[in-house]
Amino acid sequence: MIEVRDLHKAFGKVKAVDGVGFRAEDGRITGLLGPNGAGKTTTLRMLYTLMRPDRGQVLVDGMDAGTDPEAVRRRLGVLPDARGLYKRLSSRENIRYFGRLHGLDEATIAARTDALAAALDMGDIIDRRTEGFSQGQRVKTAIARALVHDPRNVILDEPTNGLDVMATRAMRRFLRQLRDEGRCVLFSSHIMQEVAALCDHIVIIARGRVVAEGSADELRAQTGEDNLEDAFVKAIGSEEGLMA
Ligand SMILES: Nc1ncnc2c1ncn2[C@@H]1O[C@H](COP(=O)(O)OP(=O)(O)OP(=O)(O)O)[C@@H](O)[C@H]1O
Repeated sequence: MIEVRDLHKAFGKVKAVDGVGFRAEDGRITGLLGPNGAGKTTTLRMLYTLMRPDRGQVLVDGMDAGTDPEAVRRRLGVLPDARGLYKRLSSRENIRYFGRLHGLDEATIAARTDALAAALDMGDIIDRRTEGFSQGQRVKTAIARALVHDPRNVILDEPTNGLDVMATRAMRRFLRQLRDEGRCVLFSSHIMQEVAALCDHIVIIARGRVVAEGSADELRAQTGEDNLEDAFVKAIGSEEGLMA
């Protein structure tokens, strides 16, 4: 489980994150939805210990990211916004390299790689050098690499960015599988339809703050709108940057 309490982060005069708090439970897909510049990436970066908050607390399975970042990192699998791969290495070698960084033995790495390659349908790319990979092939490799240590909590920054319809559907299936295994899945998106299709719990963020949260039904009830799109627009206060 991931719990965020009163997170703040400013860049000079820009208050990127201005008091964000929410819980992402196990066995649930939680979506962080907000327009461009809302503070989603900055929030996620503080969650996965890439950036220190000015104020506030991040707890992962009860571990405090501020005082015990190593323990937090072990419990997290992260697909960051920058998905750099080692282009001279094959997909399998990229995954293996991360497995070794996590201190896993070779047999465990091999077994996890096979399982992830099957779940993500990577049979045709697993032993190809990643140089020249399509966006979808890169994302699959980056996700498999992020999950090699079998983390309980999975954070993905805009996981379907740049993917075609088939790849997006496959990604959604995969995230549901992670959820059904009891993991905590947290992802960000600026695309309402994406979040509506996938999430059990939606946290709407705008101008660095949480402006509404709940299931799709709860959000409709809270805003008094029948249509989810209208509910989002009402919660955010504008249509800017919301649509695909
Ligand atoms: N390293 C940085 N230096 C200066 N400003 C930053 C930095 N990172 C983020 N910001 C600013 O903080 C605000 C929030 O940015 P962030 O990337 O978290 O938004 P986002 O919700 O992820 O947006 P998008 O959907 O466009 O990726 C923006 O105004 C952005 O310009």
